[in-house]
Amino acid sequence: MTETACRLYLVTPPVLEPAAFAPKLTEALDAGDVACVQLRLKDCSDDAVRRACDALRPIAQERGVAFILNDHPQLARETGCDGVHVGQKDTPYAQARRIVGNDAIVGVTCHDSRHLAMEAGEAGADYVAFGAFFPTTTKDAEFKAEPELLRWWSELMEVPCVAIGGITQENCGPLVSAGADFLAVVGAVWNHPDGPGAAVKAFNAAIAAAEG
Ligand SMILES: Cc1ncc(COP(=O)(O)OP(=O)(O)O)c(N)n1
Ligand SMILES: Cc1ncsc1CCOP(=O)(O)O
Ligand SMILES: [Mg+2]
Repeated sequence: MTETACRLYLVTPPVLEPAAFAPKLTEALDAGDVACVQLRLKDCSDDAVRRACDALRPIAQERGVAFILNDHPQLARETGCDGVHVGQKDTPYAQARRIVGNDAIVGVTCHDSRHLAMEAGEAGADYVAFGAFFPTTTKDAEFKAEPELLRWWSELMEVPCVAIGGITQENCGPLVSAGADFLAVVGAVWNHPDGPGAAVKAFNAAIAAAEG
């Protein structure tokens, strides 16, 4: 399929049963273009994270899709993930980088802050993530970002930017036009009434339409 400049970054639901989720992930990844999958499990043990990595990581990596673990650099390294995503209250960027190594991806949450993003970019982050752009029920989002932030960042910086928070097939156009390199999505893919495959196809079409 045609590769677009802005690509989809799937984030898993915060609670999942790996065996039940594996076919949903497969359906999503076989439906269209996805750059990356983030395993984002909340309130569960390290062993549960390891089991989920072992079940889901091969599904992504066998398809050439990067598999990134949220919050846990050490587990990301131990389980063979392609990288880790860290937030402002997680392991600091420099420590995460030391743990996963220079070849791994490290992404950093920067909320709505130009300053945090410059800091992360200068430190060597592989991407900076801004959000939440829209209301979301997936997380209590304390920060609200505007598309203008993506425009400013992408015109000034080489480091890719990820947009997150309440993004749907219907509202993503302005984020794509503003220069988002990736759209990170939970609910609009896993809760889509026609299934995750249909959701990915609809996102690919919406991104292509916004890119003109
Ligand atoms: C791509 C992406 N962007 C932002 C986040 C949020 O990270 P964080 O602020 O650490 O919050 P939690 O996701 O850990 O609750 C993310 N995970 N991924
Ligand atoms: C992890 C995270 N960080 C900011 S908003 C958010 C949740 C995004 O989920 P959804 O795509 O369902 O709004
Ligand atoms: Mg975090």
